[in-house]
Amino acid sequence: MTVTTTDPTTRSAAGAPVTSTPETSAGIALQGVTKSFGKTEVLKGIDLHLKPGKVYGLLGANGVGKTTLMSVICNHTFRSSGRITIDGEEPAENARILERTCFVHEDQRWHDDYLVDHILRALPHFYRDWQPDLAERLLSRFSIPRKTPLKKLSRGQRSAFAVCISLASRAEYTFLDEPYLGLDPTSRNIFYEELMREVAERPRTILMSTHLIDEAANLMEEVVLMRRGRIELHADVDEVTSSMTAIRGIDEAVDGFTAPYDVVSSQSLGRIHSVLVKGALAPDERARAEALHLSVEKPGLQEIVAALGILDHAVAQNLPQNSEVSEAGVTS
Ligand SMILES: Nc1ncnc2c1ncn2[C@@H]1O[C@H](COP(=O)(O)OP(=O)(O)OP(=O)(O)O)[C@@H](O)[C@H]1O
Repeated sequence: MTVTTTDPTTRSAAGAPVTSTPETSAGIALQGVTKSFGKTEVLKGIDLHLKPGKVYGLLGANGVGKTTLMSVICNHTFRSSGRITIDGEEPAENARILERTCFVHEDQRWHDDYLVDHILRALPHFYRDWQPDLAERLLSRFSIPRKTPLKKLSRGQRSAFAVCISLASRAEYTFLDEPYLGLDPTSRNIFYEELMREVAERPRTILMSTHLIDEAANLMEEVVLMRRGRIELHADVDEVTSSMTAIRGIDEAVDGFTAPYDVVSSQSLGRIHSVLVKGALAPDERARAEALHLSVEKPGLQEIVAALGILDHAVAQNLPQNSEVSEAGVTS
């Protein structure tokens, strides 16, 4: 884990907080970033801008490059080509920038014999605005024992500890790579609640990958959807969920009604058919659907991402791809 600071202000040479200028608060910008492992190109030319103070969900099927993307931004992995700037500066080997980032991932490495207490004592040296009271409160909420060696913590307790560090660090740029994978539902709710409280009180840029999309959707302001090493879609969450309509009902009625529409995906459970179509329905069309006893809903983010992810698997298996979907979504 790298080091971080505290808040959206910077500090003068004398150490006094100064308000960020537009030049220093430009966020994170990627242009044409690629990353190859051997002959395999995992990131295939990423252009992305993450604005200061926003919470982003980084979504996509397994293996599309989410962890790799976070790693190259944080300079944990060297990129192969392209340009990355954080607040206008190249982050590689730039302590001033890297000090303001925190990258928490599931397989966080610690010395196994360290106790939780040992790490807690070290963290204020790494995180300039480390919040000891917040750390204490989080440890207590997650019931993490302080005198236990890390190797003896359960997977969930380890995840919870990583979450505590990410929140108490107050890093201006925080990257969360599914650190909550091992958390039980109650602990995940605590994490979501604490994250919401933190960003409401002190906005910070958070890029968070997750496969528990609907659970975390309320936290996200914008969604970045990756597909096969590229950014497939980058938009407001509302914009994404408003870009499609879910129509459900008995199979023949749904098929007949949706025939003229751009169908993105369709699924059946017995005779119940659920179809995602592009765009919103006009009021008269909605009335016509209701007259046919069809339900017309705004789909959840997970439903939309799953529809796109299913196609990734279809490609992997050399099955015919629905060309509609590759055009779906709203790119920014
Ligand atoms: N160090 C490495 N050496 C070789 N290949 C790697 C390395 N790290 C990642 N990869 C490959 O890069 C691809 C993307 O991996 P990455 O972990 O970024 O995906 P992901 O989107 O985070 O997946 P998941 O949702 O399963 O966590 C995978 O095919 C993976 O095998």
